[in-house]
Amino acid sequence: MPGVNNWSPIQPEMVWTKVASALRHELGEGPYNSYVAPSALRQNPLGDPVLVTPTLYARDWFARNALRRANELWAQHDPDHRSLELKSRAEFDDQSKSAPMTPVTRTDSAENAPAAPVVSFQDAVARVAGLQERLTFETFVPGRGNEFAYTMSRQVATWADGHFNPVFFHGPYGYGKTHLLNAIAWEAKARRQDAKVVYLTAEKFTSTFVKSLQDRSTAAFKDELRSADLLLIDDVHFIGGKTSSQEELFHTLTALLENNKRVVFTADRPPSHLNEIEARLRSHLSSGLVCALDVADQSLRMGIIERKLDQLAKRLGVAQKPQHDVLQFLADRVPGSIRELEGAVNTLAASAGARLGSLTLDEAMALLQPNLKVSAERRVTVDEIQKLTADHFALKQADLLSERRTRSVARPRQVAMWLCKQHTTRSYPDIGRRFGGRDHTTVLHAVKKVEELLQSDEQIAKDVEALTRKLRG
Ligand SMILES: Nc1ncnc2c1ncn2[C@@H]1O[C@H](COP(=O)(O)OP(=O)(O)OP(=O)(O)O)[C@@H](O)[C@H]1O
Repeated sequence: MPGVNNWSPIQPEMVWTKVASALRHELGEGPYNSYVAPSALRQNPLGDPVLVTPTLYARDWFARNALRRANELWAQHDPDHRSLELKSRAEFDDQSKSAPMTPVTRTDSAENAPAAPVVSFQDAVARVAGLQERLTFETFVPGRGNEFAYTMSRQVATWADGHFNPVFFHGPYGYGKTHLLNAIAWEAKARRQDAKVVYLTAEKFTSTFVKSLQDRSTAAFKDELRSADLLLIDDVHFIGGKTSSQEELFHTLTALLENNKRVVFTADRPPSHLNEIEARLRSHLSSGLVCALDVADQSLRMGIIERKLDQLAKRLGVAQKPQHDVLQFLADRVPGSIRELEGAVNTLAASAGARLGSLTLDEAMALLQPNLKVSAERRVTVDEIQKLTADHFALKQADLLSERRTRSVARPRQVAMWLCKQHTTRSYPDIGRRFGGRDHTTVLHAVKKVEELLQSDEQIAKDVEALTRKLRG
């Protein structure tokens, strides 16, 4: 067991060097030099690593923008599974007074603010890796189309006995499947802190499994999933056609079911329609409860708009709600799923600002033109972009999701991310998740890089043009 001055053979500094170098690459030089480089790695009384930032401000910035990713990277490189704590220098020094430790060498006199609670992976950001904080039951609006799925989700999250297992949610894209899966994970974890809750997308499952085959670390991969008390796998349709990943998922699922552990899936179709999934796995997927989410009706759309406006009011300080005819227009006329609806509400609030409450219907319609147009165009999916881009560069789709960093793979991956930002309504975190569970900063970096290259690199400009033409059909 590690204690003070008794760190295990893999030194945390070595792990940190790898984590920091990846962060430098993903965050870019500016943010890295401002917030990461001036921080130092120390240890707490238990011998666990602590990242000490010079100021409270830097600590908060890191917690918001890099901690989740640092956590993922740390887990990849640290065989001892230690977790990384985050503290400002003042907090760390306070702790040192009660338990002597190696002092932090850098000094910074600018910090006068009172010490805030310690931010650690365990209690501040994501107790379960990969979860989005805003996707909880509190922010989910139940209504026609999702009522049954919502009730079932709440039940799963209570850990009640005698429940259907596995639970399989399916429905069209953008109608809350990921939201419900996240909400289950948060609630289940809150109710049973000791339980192991694992959430991952099927892309992440596949890419991590393939990597574990390459690294000869499949045993660790199997252990990680089979020791879960609750396993949640998002977008399982993605595993279609991937034979070895399906085989692995089948064994994971049967092992968990035999041990009475809970499993929840989502997909865009019911198991019976997942033609590219092997019959044996399909049959296990449908052996518990199969539950459909449907498109939202007008009153649910209205409920979601109201909820979204309440959130924006708190965040942007926009006090007045739009007039009734504007709300009605949003609910009735914005085409597409809840994702597009949220996008339209955001556009309206951001562009109208304090005038939101006094907008006329005509003004609102004019502001919403881009949303109405984009959604009306042919819908392009991330999956389609990945396949097309991989094809164009003579790669496999799995290469784009893999960890490979050679330029021949990294560049096409960046191009694919850029195309996703242009042609879908997916957010940066969403795109990142669909590229093997990468962080939003990686996507941001890719988008910026491709923008630059479009000005300077003729070949990339040609590739992007050709891909765009193909995407538009
Ligand atoms: N009932 C709801 N209440 C509040 N927000 C919702 C609801 N349904 C969907 N949303 C929001 O709509 C957006 C899209 O939902 P989500 O990502 O869960 O869709 P999905 O069904 O998983 O789609 P995909 O299959 O494309 O991943 C999210 O921002 C989510 O918070």
